[in-house]
Formats: sequence, C-alpha cells, structure tokens
Amino acid sequence: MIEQIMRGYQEADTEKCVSILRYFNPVGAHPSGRIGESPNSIPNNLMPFVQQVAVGRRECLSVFGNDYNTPDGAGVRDYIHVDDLAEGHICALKKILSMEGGCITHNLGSGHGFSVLDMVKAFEEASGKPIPYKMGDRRPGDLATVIANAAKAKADFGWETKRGLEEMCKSAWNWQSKNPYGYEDAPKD
Ligand SMILES: O=c1ccn([C@@H]2O[C@H](COP(=O)(O)OP(=O)(O)O[C@H]3O[C@H](CO)[C@@H](O)[C@H](O)[C@H]3O)[C@@H](O)[C@H]2O)c(=O)[nH]1
Repeated sequence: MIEQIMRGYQEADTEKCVSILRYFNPVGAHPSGRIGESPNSIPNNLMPFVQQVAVGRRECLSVFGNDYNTPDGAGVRDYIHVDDLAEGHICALKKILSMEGGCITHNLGSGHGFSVLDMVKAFEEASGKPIPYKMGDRRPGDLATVIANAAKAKADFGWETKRGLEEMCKSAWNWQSKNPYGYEDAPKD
C-alpha cells in the first residue's frame, strides 16, 4: 500500500526522485552498544523478545509454530544487520541524487534464511545465556519462509550484506546487556 502511494506521488510529479526500500528482518545494534532497539511493552518481533529472555526480563520464548514446511519446522526469515541496512540507504540516496526523476525499488536482505531455532542457538552462543523456549501455535498471517532476492541492489548499487549472524547476535547482546531496559528506566520495586 505504501509503495503504491510512493509511486503515485512520483507519477504526479515526474521530476521527483523516489527510492522504495523493502526491509527484510533487521536485527543487531550499533557496535558502540549505545544505539539499539527498545520496543514498548511486550516485543512482537523475535529477536527483541529473545534478547529480553537472555537478559532476564522474560522467562521463556514461544516459538510460533513447528510444523511449517521448513528444515526444522519453524519459520524462516532473512535477518539483516541494521548497519548493512543503513548502508543500503546511503547507496539508495546517492543513486536518487544522481537521477532526474523516477522511482526505484530494491529489496534489502541477505538472500539467506534462518529459522527461529537457528536464531535461538546463535543468540545463546553470542550471549552465553540459555534461551528457554516452548513450542506454541502458529501466529495468524505468518508465512513459512520469507527470503530476499537482493540481486537488484547488488547490480544497481554494488550493495550486499557484509555482516553475518554472529555479528548480528553479538552486537544485539552488547546493546541489550549494557541497556537491559533499553532507553527506559529499570522498573522501581
Ligand atoms: O515471539 C515470537 C516472535 C516471532 N516468532 C517467529 O519468528 C519469526 C520472525 O518473526 P518477526 O520478528 O515478528 O518477523 P516477521 O514475522 O518476519 O514480521 C515482519 O514482517 C511482517 C511482514 O512483512 C511485518 O508485518 C512485521 O511487522 C515484521 O516484523 C517468525 O517465524 C515468527 O513466527 C516466534 O516464534 N516467536
């Protein structure tokens, strides 16, 4: 829907330059450990929830479905380090600054998929903390597998992801362990 709005905006004024970037699953944090994800209330997304289990704020992860048609039955996604995502934006901005009108669309992902259980294991290794989990029902609306084809970003910008799963998990743990409550104060009890 937003893509249609962006294209319509550009078509209405053809001198405008528009870049549409399709994020896959951004995770990780800035290497300083000072900038990271700080969701309000209970995280909806997998990795913030896993991080809060590791840091002791939540007891147990629910794995939303283990009967998908995937190698281990859990959902598979294309996780991308936020710094790779940021670099993708810089490439896109440079490109549209050189254009004289038009709309470009690119997928920003790694092209590789990892399951929920792959992510749990990688985060346990990065943090040295156990992540207790239990199998739960599928979440309505979820797909089994979502993986980017990022060939266009590589062809047009020379962009591809540089940071792997270990760096995603280590940087996220660096942030979460230094800031257990994110940008919020610890609850007073
Ligand atoms: O507590 C949790 C949270 C998630 N998952 C699973 O982990 C994977 C990743 O989930 P999540 O981090 O929520 O990402 P997506 O399911 O890929 O959802 C993203 O992509 C959707 C469709 O593009 C958007 O609607 C969402 O806002 C966006 O977060 C999926 O298999 C989920 O079923 C769990 O097992 N337990």
